[in-house]
Amino acid sequence: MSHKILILPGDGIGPEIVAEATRLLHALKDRFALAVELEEAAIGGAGYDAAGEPLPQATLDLAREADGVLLGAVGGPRYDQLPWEKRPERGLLAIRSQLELFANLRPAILYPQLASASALKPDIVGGLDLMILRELTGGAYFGQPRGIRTREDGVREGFNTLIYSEPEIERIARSGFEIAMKRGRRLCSVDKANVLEVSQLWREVVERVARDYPDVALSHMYVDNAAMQLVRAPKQFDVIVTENMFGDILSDAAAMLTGSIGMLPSASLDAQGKGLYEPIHGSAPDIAGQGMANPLATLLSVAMMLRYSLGEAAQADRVEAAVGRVLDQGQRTPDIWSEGCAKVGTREMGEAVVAALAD
Ligand SMILES: NC(=O)c1ccc[n+]([C@@H]2O[C@H](COP(=O)([O-])OP(=O)(O)OC[C@H]3O[C@@H](n4cnc5c(N)ncnc54)[C@H](O)[C@@H]3O)[C@@H](O)[C@H]2O)c1
Ligand SMILES: CC(C)[C@H](C(=O)O)[C@@H](O)C(=O)O
Ligand SMILES: [Mg+2]
Repeated sequence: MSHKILILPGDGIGPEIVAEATRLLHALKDRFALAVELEEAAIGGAGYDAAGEPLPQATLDLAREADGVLLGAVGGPRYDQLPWEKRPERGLLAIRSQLELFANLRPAILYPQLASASALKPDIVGGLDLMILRELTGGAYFGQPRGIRTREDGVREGFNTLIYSEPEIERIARSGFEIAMKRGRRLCSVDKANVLEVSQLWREVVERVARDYPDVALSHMYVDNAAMQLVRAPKQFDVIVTENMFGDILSDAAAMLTGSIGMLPSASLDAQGKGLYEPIHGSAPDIAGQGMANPLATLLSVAMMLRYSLGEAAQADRVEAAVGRVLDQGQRTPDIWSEGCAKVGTREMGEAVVAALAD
C-alpha cells in the first residue's frame, strides 16, 4: 500500500526547501522502492492568497486523510498587516490544534562535521544528542480568554491565559517518559513552578506519572536556568519535556548548538502517531528567493516522517546517512559554512543528498 503524503510548502523559503524534500521523496520512490503518493496544498500566506484563509478547509481535509504531512514554513512581512485570524501563523496553529498534534519532538543533534559551526566550543557540544519534547496544543498559545481590551479608565491591555488541564499535562508527560525509555532514561521537566500555579500543577502531575516509569531518572528545572544550562553544559540533558512557549524558545536556542537553525527538524504527533513534520525555523524572509536556505532541517523532517508515521525506519536511516555523507564531503549552505568547505545553495544541497543515498 502506498503512503499518502501531503506537502504544504507555505511561504518565504518554504517552497524552496520543500522542493528539495519532494526531490528526495521522488528519489526514494524511484531508486529505493518507497511506495508514496504526493499531494500538495496551500497553507499560511499561500492559503490566504489561494482561498482567503490561512488554513483552507480543503487543506485540512487532505491533511486528515494523509499518512504524513510535510510543511515548509509560514509567515512573512507581506501578511503581517492582515486581520489577526487571517495571519499565516494562525493557519499553522489551527492545523496543529485541529489534528490534536500535542507532542512536538525537536531533536538537537550535533553532526560531528559541524562542530566548528556551533556557537559553542567543540568540547561543550561534541556528541550532543538532545530531545526537546514541546507540548504543542495548549498553554498561552490557545488559552481562553485572550485579547486586547480597553479598561474603564481608558487604558488598553492585552491578555492571554496560560492554562493546562491535568489530562493535557499527563499525556505529554507520558510521551516524555516513553521517549526517555527508548533513549538515555533521563527526563528533565522544565517549568516555572517558583512563580506560576500552572507550573505547580505541571510538576505535581509529572511526579505522579513518574511512578509508572521507575527506570527513568526525573529531574525538574526552572526555565530560566534551563536556558542558561543549555548553553553552559547542554550534554547534561537527554530528554527535556516542557510546555508550549518554553519549548518554542528553548528549541531555537538549542538549534544554535547544532550549528544553525537550518539543521533542526521536528515531528508533531497525535495520540496515534499520525503527524505533521516541519523544520523548526520560520519562513526566513531575509533570505527567501535567494536559493541559499539550508534544506537539511526539512530533509531530516522527511526522515522523521519515514520513521514515526510511515514505519519506514530503513528509509529514514538512508536519508540520515546521506546527510552525514554530504557533510563529510564538505558541502555547506552559508549558514553552516566554515573555512575550507564548499559553499552551496539550497538546490545543490538537496541534489547532493539525493546523490548520496545508498543501499
Ligand atoms: N513553523 C513556522 O512556519 C515558523 C516558525 C518560526 C517563524 N515563523 C514565521 O517566519 C517569519 C520569520 O520569522 P523569524 O525571522 O523570527 O524566524 P526565522 O526562523 O524565519 O528566521 C530567523 C533567522 O534564521 C535564518 N534561517 C531560518 N531558517 C533558515 C534556513 N533554513 N537556512 C538558513 N537560515 C535560516 C533566517 O534567515 C533569519 O536570519 C515570521 O512570519 C514568523 O512568524 C514560522
Ligand atoms: C510561527 C509560530 C506560530 C511557531 C510557534 O511559535 O510555534 C514557530 O515559532 C515554531 O516554532 O513552529
Ligand atoms: Mg519557533
